[in-house]
Formats: sequence, C-alpha cells, structure tokens
Amino acid sequence: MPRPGPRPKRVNLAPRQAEIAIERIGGQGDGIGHFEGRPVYVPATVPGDRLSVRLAAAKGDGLAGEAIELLESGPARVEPPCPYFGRCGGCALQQLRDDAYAEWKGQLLADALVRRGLKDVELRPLLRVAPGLRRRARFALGTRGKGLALGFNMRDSHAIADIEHCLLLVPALDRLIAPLRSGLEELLAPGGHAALEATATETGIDLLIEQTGAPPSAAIRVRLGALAEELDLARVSWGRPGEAPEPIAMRRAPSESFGGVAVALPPGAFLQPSREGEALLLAEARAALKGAKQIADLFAGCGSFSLPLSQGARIHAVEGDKAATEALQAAVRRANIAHRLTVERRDLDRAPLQPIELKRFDALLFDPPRNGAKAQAECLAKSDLPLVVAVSCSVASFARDAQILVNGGYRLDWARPVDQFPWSAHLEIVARFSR
Ligand SMILES: C[S@@+](CC[C@H](N)C(=O)[O-])C[C@H]1O[C@@H](n2cnc3c(N)ncnc32)[C@H](O)[C@@H]1O
Repeated sequence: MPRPGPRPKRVNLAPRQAEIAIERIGGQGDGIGHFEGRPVYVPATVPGDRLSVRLAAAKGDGLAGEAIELLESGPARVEPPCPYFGRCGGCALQQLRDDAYAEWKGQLLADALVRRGLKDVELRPLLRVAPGLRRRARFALGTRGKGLALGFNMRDSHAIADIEHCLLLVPALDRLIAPLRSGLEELLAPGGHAALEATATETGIDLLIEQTGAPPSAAIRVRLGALAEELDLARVSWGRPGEAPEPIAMRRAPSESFGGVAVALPPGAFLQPSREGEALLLAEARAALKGAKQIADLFAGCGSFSLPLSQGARIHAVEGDKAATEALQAAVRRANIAHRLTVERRDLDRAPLQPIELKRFDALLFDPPRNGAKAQAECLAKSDLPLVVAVSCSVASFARDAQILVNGGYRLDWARPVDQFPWSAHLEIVARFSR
C-alpha cells in the first residue's frame, strides 16, 4: 500500500477580513504581506501599505487578498495615471512611484537568475520603453446589455473592463477603441465574445477578429468592409483561434520594414510590442553579435532581427509559423537578398538545431515565445558554438534556459533587462553567452 504523503496544510477558505502590512512586491506584481504565517497577495499595493483585506481564496502557497480599505500608504504610493487602473487587468503597477517600479523590475531578472543558481552575473541597467508606444493590442469584445463591452479582461477574470482609452497604446490604436465598439455591434449574438488583435503597421491598422463558431454571414462581411472604409483600416480579417485567418476587407497590404526591407505581414503576425522596444533589442543583439559572420536567428518571426542583421552577416532564419516564414521568404525574394538571408520553417521544440548543424555558424540568436527554448538550449549545451545571444520575454524561462547553457559550459557574460511592458510584471531580456 502506498504510504500517505505529508498532509497538505488546511486553508480555511471562509471569507474573512484581516489587517495586512505589505512588505514587498512579488514577481507577478502583487504586494505581499503575511497572515498567520502565510503569504497574502494583494494587488495594486506598495511596500509600507497597511490595509484592511478580505481573504477569499487560496493562491499559490498563500492567500489572495482583496483590499477593502487603505489604512496607511507606503512611501512609494502614487496616484495611478489611468482611471481604469484596478478594474482593468492590463496593468498591475501604476500605484508605484516610477523609481521604485524601475528598481523592482530590474530585480525580477536578478531574482530569477539567483533562483537558478546563477549568481555574480553582470546585470546591465534597465532600458525602458515609455507608455503610449505600444503598436499591438489584443482587446476582448463581449456583449453587455444592448451594446458591447470592449477593453481588456479584468484581473484573474474573463469579465471585460470596458474602456475608452489606454495610456499604453499608440494614438492610432487608442483612437480606435470607441469606434470599434460601436462599429462591431452586429458581429456578436447575445452572450457572444471575440478577441480583436489590432496592429498599427506602417500602412495602417491591421485588424484580426478571432471568434469560435461559424464564420461571419454575408451581411456581416459587408458591414466589416464598410467599417474598414469608415475607420480607414488597412485590412480586416476573421479567424478561429489557432486557424489560418481569412482576409475580409483589404484596402492596403499591412506592411512593416525591418532593416529597410518591407515585409507584407500576415494577419495576426507577431511583432515586438513597440518599434522603440524592437530597436532597443536589436541594438543590444547587434552589439552582442559583433564580429559574427554566420548567424542562426531562431524563432525569427517575420524577420525583425534577421533582416537588419543580414546587412553585416549571413543569416539563417528559422521560424515555426507557416505564414510568418512565407512572409519573410517573399520579402527576401523581392529584395533579392537570398545570398545573405536564408529562411527555414521548422518546429524548434520538436526539432531543435543539432550540434552538428550548429557547426556552420559562429553565433546564434534566439528569441522564443514565453515558454522559452528548452529543447534548443539542450542542443546548444552539447555543441561547441562559441557565441549565443538570447532574447526573451519571460524571466522564468530565460533563467531556466540560461542554467541549461551554463551547465553545458557557457559563460553568461551579461544580461540586460528591457522594460517593453510598462506597468506590468512582464520583462524582456537580452543576454550574451560565450564559450
Ligand atoms: C517572441 S516571437 C519573436 C519573433 C521575432 N524574433 C521578432 O522579434 O519579431 C517568437 C516567435 O517564435 C515562433 N515560434 C513559436 N513556437 C515555435 C517553435 N516551436 N518553433 C519555431 N518557432 C516558434 C513564433 O511564431 C514567433 O514568431
């Protein structure tokens, strides 16, 4: 008979109230205090706050707390600049004074590395992207009464915080919120919902509507075409999540230039959240790759790094998404630069580049999605490639992959935090590994 394991600690989930003093801000952006020895996570708080808190549910190793009353403010508390802060789940940290916020953000990277046993790493100062520069947004759209709600999901919820403006967005996207809400009324049946992926490209707004269920009727297609005219949208597409979207109205081909080469973007294409963030990441990567002549660019997307880097080196771009790979291929053909940039479609989780394949490169850049590049890092660890530059949007998966590389004999030369996601707990990282 299996031996019973240690009994889990019982948590009394009956809602109750407690006075909590916030000690620090955790990795998800919540303030952390303690109640009967257990951590309590209270959103939108700062160290030094004293609050009356409702303890309602278990959260991780502790309890989720909901502030009822602020009894005393911590020294770094400021008035949040956005009127929706607290209700809208898009931002977590507008209540924190800017210098304290920047310090906390840089520390996220240091803490993640230490948790993986990576100490004494050169951590370069935080680079920042200001609010108001985000060129991509994924809005939630749902029915509310007789009309629609459009905005971002509330914290830990599928309910939509209806908004008129967002301080994070470029003006072209911010201006779109109200007219999209009134212009899309016929799209949803009562109780229906959709996601709207809007991207401000060089040729105008690219709008992708994602919905489950039947494709739009002929009447709705006509309405979407008219909306594209009214709002001067470059393209409107429709698709089911995970399936190839279908363009419904195309007025101009959405396009973005990387290193002077225009790429015709597929609907819902990945782009770095802001042009400014992309430029910072590219500058860091370029400096880290200096001198390399044969570079593999993995998780290459539509070529935001491959194309500019190909001005000074031969690049092999590898990407898993069919539409992104084809868009980059087409741009390479049009620009006549196949001699300096080759493109391969490949699933790098299932089929990472093997040590033998890595022999033809003198450096590699990888920029995986949030779950990181574990399989590729394991292959790199067994290779003799001298230089690896990592770009990552998750401190946790970055630290894990860094540990794999270091255990495989790489030195982590430096890591740079880049705040592409102001007021959130997300952080971008660029780092250089060598052997
Ligand atoms: C964070 S984006 C980076 C894209 C590009 N480097 C850029 O800056 O625009 C990650 C990219 O990895 C691709 N991707 C995700 N999973 C993948 C996999 N298993 N194999 C190859 N590519 C993958 C995505 O399609 C996406 O283009």
